[in-house]
Amino acid sequence: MQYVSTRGEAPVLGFSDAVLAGLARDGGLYVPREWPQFSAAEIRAMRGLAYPDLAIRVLSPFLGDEIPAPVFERLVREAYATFRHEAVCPLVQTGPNTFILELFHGPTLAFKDVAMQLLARLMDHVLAERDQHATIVGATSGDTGGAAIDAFAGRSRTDIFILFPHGRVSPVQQRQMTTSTAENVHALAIEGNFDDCQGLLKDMFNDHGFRDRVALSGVNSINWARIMAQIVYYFSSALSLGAPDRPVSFTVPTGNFGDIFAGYAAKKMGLPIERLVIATNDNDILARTFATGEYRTKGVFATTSPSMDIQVSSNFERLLFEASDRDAATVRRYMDGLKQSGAFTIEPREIARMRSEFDAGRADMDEVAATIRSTLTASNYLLDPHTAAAVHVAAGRAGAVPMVVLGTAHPAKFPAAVEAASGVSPALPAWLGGLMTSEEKYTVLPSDLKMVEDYVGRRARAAR
Ligand SMILES: Cc1ncc(COP(=O)(O)O)c(C=O)c1O
Ligand SMILES: N[C@@H](CCOP(=O)(O)O)C(=O)O
Repeated sequence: MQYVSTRGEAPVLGFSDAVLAGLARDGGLYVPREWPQFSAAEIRAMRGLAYPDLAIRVLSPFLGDEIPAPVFERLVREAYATFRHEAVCPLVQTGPNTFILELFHGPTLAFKDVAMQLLARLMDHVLAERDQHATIVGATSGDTGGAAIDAFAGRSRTDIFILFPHGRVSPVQQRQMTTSTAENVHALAIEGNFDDCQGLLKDMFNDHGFRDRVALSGVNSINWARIMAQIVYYFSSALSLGAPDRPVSFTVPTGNFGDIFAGYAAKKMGLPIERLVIATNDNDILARTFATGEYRTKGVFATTSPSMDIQVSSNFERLLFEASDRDAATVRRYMDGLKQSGAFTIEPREIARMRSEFDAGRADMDEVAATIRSTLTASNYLLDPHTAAAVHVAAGRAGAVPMVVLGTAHPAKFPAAVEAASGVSPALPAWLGGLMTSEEKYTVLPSDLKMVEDYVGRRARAAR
């Protein structure tokens, strides 16, 4: 399998190089040259597989022959052995034809663990094979950072630097990033919002001198392997509900558009998905884009679902590439517009195509709180605020086709918002007991490319 950049001006890469590259050298995002296909019979034959076996079946076509099958199988099994639920991503029924896909049984209680635990092992394997080291820089609105630190802590071939928006993540999220004692972990509180952190990250990738000097690598969903690993749970949940003989719809709490793009990829691979519903919080750029056809950024608003407080939704670029029949020149034009004026208008044919696959809706903070309350009363189920935004948007959309809402975080990551909404204070699982009392270690930096590059460059062991 080969990987091409959405901007068409970066080298075409094999799987291992695409994993190490993160962002393409032309600023674009890698996607597979073609979508692997599964027939209905092949999907039917996946029924009953344990999650790791399903992951091996669904993901192997993306690897080509670069990672030997027995090695990949071992890495997958090790990755999902870190989860504390036998089903890895269990499906829970909350209404007549509505379900929550619980993606938060990994080490940091968020869906990011599903991909990050595998990505860390894949990267480690590729670096060891090549006898190389890498510097990982990641940007987080709260969950990616903790998941990445957990997955990479103590690994000898990588140093990891996580940029998080100072004062804008939940206390649990912050401590998952700042209490690691591993020497290769560096938590950086940036004076800005998530978009500033992600902007710095992309600028570091586009500074080729710096990028090459520190052997820069990325673990945000700009990295194809993150999206790839997330495809599996669309298959696992749809199979439990009767796929390929029964279609399923999904509603996804959306920020950087990675999780829902994995659903789009699953559909392209043959999974019968009826609708993919984008759920945003008050930062509703994607809902507005689907309504108007214009992608226009405005200031980021701090909400009770902080991980979705995003305006520049990275992976939307992958959808623009698809909707334009993979026309990289069109994607470059859109991205130039975004850089120059913070906006671009999507061609009518392309937005029509997107609307044929996706719906979009928003939930404001009052609606999120009301949904946490009403779901607890009606279904005795305690939602986190991100999942609650999606449950609100999904309401009324389930009909004959089952509606699966992606449960992206455990409520105990956001106890203040959950308690204010429901009166119930969700406790952290016992195995995370020491988190809130451990000593924190992090550095505060301004949102300044040079200062962040200096900081990383002086500490990265891969720096030449
Ligand atoms: C809990 C939670 N829900 C939803 C999202 C949004 O997912 P994505 O950025 O893949 O759209 C995030 C952050 O990415 C998150 O941490
Ligand atoms: N919500 C995310 C933002 C970064 O998303 P990613 O999927 O691109 O890593 C977070 O929690 O950090």
